[in-house]
Amino acid sequence: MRDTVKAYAALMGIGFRAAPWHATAQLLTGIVFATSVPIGGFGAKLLVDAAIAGDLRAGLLAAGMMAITVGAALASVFYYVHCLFTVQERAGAVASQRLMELIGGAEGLAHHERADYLDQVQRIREEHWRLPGMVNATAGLVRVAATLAVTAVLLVQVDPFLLFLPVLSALSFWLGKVSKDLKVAAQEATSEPERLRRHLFELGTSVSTAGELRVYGLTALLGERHHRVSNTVIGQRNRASWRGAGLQAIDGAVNALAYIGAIGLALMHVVNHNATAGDVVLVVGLAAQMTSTVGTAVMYGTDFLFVLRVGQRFMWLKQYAAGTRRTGSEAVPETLHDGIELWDVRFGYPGKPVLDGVSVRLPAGAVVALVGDNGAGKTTLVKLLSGFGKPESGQILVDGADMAAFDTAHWQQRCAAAFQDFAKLEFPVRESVGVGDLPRIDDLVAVGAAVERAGASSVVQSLPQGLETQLGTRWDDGVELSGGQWQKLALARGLMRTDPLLVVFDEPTAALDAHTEHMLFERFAAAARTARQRSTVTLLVSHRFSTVGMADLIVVLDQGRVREVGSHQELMAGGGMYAELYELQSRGYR
Ligand SMILES: Nc1ncnc2c1ncn2[C@@H]1O[C@H](COP(=O)(O)OP(=O)(O)OP(=O)(O)O)[C@@H](O)[C@H]1O
Repeated sequence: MRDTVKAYAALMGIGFRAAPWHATAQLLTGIVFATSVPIGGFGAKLLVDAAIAGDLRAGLLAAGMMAITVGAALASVFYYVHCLFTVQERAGAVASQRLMELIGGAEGLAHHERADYLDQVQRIREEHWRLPGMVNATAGLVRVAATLAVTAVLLVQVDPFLLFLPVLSALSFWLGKVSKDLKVAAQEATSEPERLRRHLFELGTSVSTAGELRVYGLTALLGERHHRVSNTVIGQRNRASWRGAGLQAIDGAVNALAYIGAIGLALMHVVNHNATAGDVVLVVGLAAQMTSTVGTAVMYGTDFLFVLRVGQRFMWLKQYAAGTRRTGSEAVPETLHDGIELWDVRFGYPGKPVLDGVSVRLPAGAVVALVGDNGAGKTTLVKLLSGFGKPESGQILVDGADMAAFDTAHWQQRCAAAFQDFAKLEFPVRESVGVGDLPRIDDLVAVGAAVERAGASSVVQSLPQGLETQLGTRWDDGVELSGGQWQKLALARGLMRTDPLLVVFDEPTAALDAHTEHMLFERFAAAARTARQRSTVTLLVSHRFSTVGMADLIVVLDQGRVREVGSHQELMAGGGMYAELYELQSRGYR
């Protein structure tokens, strides 16, 4: 319950912080609109009574009252809608920003990797556009409450028994809600085939799949599967709609009876001289309006609960992100003297142990290559060293200090990295590279030097506006790069920081040819050995042994364990796994 209240408060907070005046005005104008309609009905009663009594003055007063309520209703609806859109837009922008901060700011990558977390995060991403809707849902329910309150007061004047009309609206509300729940349940039950349907459509129409579709002749197969999945989705949703329509029909019949009952009761009072003809007009108006009030209640009530559920997921993410924050007290060393030592490190994913007691020393100033078969655990090890996760047991010691005691953000500020699945940042080239060291994002000399170190100068020179060229064809004057060119820029980004303690290259050159990779790494290794970067540990993951051989130290991982450690010469002399793999690969090149 406390969590629900917190989620509600957080969602209202987003709306009120984003647009405080508009959110308040939406609630207030909603009340004016909601009460003006039944009050207008009361005006009609006074008008009829005045007409029958032949009282012109009372009639004009009643007409004036009706005119004011109509005017108030029209004006309030206009402002209500205006405020609604303003709150939605502004709160939407705030909610999206908050979500980006939470998803991108959570330390580690578990929420992108663990199936249970990933599912939550995926749902929040899909439903995040509902987050700004709480002010609107609340305003809708406040409107309903205001209408019901005024209606009840007016009905009691005629006959307290007429209160069965608002009471009956609870039954209507329930039936309407069950009917809507059926639809929502059908939508949720078909969410996976619906995702598949969209995926198939995407496959059948996107540029990235166009080549393979033609080569393998897949268009008809995809179309047929899309058709079959569509039938499943539509069939299931249709059945729910029909069941919902049945409930709505029952509701309609009950309401018709209640409507006739209420008018009959009012008529009876008129016949017995306990009520006026105006009261009959009032009851007719209020009873008719009850249906639309219930419709509004169902709509906003369901909306309210749905948005609340999204809000609860948002709160989960907030708590999760806060829980991942590692604010250690140990200071990250300025430079390395000994290096980085892994001591009996174990780590895995749910149900999948990966690193199985890894112990190895990465000496300060050394260029270390990490090799091993696919799935050996190289990337996992790189992630732990980069602070994306914590070992389940064992330690990573940086000059003897446990990395777990560092503030992760401080450690990551002293790391530089380039990964195989690099980001294609569609900014001007200067920024796309410069973000590798945010304080120097506008430092053209630093960006140019990083581009040069990454061997990407020719890429930049070939672009129409050099470093100022916009990347990505969806932007005005934007330019598309080849896979290898993108990768060179990602490498340049990884080389922006000049004083890292750890540089990791996790197959960042897979899109480049072996010769280019070799040349690049020769330069990196030379740079790593210069006086300025002497203490930096440079860790390189590559499957190309021609590159690996130049490292000072080679670590061979095999099924999550360190199998061999040594220089190229030592490992070749040892005749173990490395020597075997090296021989195999160099034979392939002969
Ligand atoms: N998010 C994840 N969830 C579950 N298992 C994972 C996840 N990421 C990796 N694994 C598993 O962990 C093992 C090690 O993966 P890792 O990516 O570290 O290997 P690798 O040595 O870098 O492989 P490659 O050479 O193919 O890049 C693999 O069996 C992989 O299936």
